[in-house]
Amino acid sequence: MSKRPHIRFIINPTSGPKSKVDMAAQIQLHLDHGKFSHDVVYTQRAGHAPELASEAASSGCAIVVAVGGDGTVNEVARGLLHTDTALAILPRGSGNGLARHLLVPIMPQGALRVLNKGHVTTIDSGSINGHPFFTTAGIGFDAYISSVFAGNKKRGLQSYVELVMKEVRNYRHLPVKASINGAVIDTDCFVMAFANAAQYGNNAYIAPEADIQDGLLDVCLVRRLDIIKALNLSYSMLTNQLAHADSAEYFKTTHVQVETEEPMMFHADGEYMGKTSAFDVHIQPLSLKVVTPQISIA
Ligand SMILES: Nc1ncnc2c1ncn2[C@@H]1O[C@H](COP(=O)(O)OP(=O)(O)OP(=O)(O)O)[C@@H](O)[C@H]1O
Repeated sequence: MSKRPHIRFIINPTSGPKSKVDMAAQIQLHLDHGKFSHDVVYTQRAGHAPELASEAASSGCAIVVAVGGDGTVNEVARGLLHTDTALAILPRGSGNGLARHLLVPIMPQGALRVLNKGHVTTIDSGSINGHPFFTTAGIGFDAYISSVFAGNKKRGLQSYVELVMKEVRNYRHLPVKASINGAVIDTDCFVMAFANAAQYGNNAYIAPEADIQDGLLDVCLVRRLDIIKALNLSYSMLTNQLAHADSAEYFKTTHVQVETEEPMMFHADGEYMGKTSAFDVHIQPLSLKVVTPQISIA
């Protein structure tokens, strides 16, 4: 490896819209080659990116760039947790939740400008039943949507919104017992979201007050949903405000345990993880180095 800090780009060729942007060409054009050496690798399958990222970290690579959506970001970040190698993002997904929270530009040229400056900070991550997440995890409706969306041939924001509108009328809350901050809450649960970052992606804010460096998870509990609450919640999410207390409750904590009467679906960073009836959700404070613009990212 040369004396210049090395950057590995991990490109998921299946991510995002089928646009004509050639990411390898963008990297060649806009990366500061005087400052960094680099290599570009492509994922061959789901689950390949953590191996490529952790191999880069072991060989002393300074920065690994996830070129993809939040699924790819999750996989690359998993391979870099608790190492000195920083994650950077070249967003290619439809939601780009972590990139948006970190104020990384969505267009390749802007994201590469941030990378060239190389400003590194450290953020928290979360884990749900041992699966790391960096943006949000959740049980209930959002996990159900991630399970249906995973099998959807159509991607993108419009298909996602159509899916949510169609399914929200059919999905029913389920009883859960949650332990948060020493209190046990027996409640119905339409959705319980665990937020490290403030948004799901696409500027849909599930936890407007989430601070990615405070060592805390922001929990958003929606007990039941009717049309009025759904409208209030959607409006709040799109305007980055807390929902009315009748629609959603918010908690800040380091650890949540949830038991459910029947198995419930869960997701990590929008990827469907399966169904189970016991959940253990933790924050891992300041566990991942990331490249960000040199501005406050709280
Ligand atoms: N070469 C590959 N072939 C098939 N799947 C892959 C490959 N590389 C990565 N994956 C899987 O693709 C999944 C989805 O990737 P990602 O989230 O980046 O794109 P996306 O689904 O298009 O974006 P968004 O979630 O924002 O819509 C990842 O979780 C990863 O497991």
